[in-house]
Amino acid sequence: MQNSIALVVATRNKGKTSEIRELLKDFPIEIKNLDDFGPIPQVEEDGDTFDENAYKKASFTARILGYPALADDSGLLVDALDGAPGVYSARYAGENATDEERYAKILQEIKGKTNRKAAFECVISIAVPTGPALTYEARCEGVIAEQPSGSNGFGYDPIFYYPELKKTFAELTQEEKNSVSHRGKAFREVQEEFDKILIWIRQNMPVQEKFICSED
Ligand SMILES: O=c1nc[nH]c2c1ncn2[C@H]1C[C@H](O)[C@@H](COP(=O)(O)OP(=O)(O)OP(=O)(O)O)O1
Ligand SMILES: [Mg+2]
Repeated sequence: MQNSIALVVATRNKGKTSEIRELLKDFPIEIKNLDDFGPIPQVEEDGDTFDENAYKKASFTARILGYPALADDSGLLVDALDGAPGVYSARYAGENATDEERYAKILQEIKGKTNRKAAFECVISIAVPTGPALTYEARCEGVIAEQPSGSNGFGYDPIFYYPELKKTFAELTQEEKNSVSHRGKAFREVQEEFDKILIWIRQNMPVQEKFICSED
């Protein structure tokens, strides 16, 4: 391959990885997963916002591996729960809970409430090892279903009902979900800027990488 740089997708979530790989399929440099490397310490996602956590994951990974890295921090915000679980979405029923336990907790907590509006939010951070980063974000509105339905996707998808398509996210194919989801929307902007992002990465990579890249 002519380019020796690659972009590492810095997530340990298999569902996200699959969606992101599809959304990045036309990105003009090699895409690597964390699995392509040896064991890497886990970053603590202790920021107060999706922005902070996305940047922490992307910049930490970039620094440790010496490659540009892309991270996604996302979560579910339920109106009747004052925006919870929000940035705590991944830990909402305890560190080792399953997806089922997490969404069961939400269904339990909003039982009887008339306002079932909710939204998914997603922040994407693309960072280089020296620290600078680009940020993209998006939101997708829906309602919390009365009961879980569907087996596609991951996380809270079985309880996130998307009125426009009259289905939960777990009843959509990955392609359908990507066409409307918070992650899909954020990546639409990334896609529009593929060329710009590539130039930015090249300009911001440490000197020896830049040197290796310019083979002409
Ligand atoms: O499209 C989605 N469909 C369903 N659930 C979703 C979605 N997007 C985020 N979510 C939930 C999953 C997790 O409970 C939390 C994200 O937490 P977040 O820290 O960003 O991801 P994670 O810990 O699963 O993987 P990682 O940090 O390695 O990327 O929100
Ligand atoms: Mg996480």
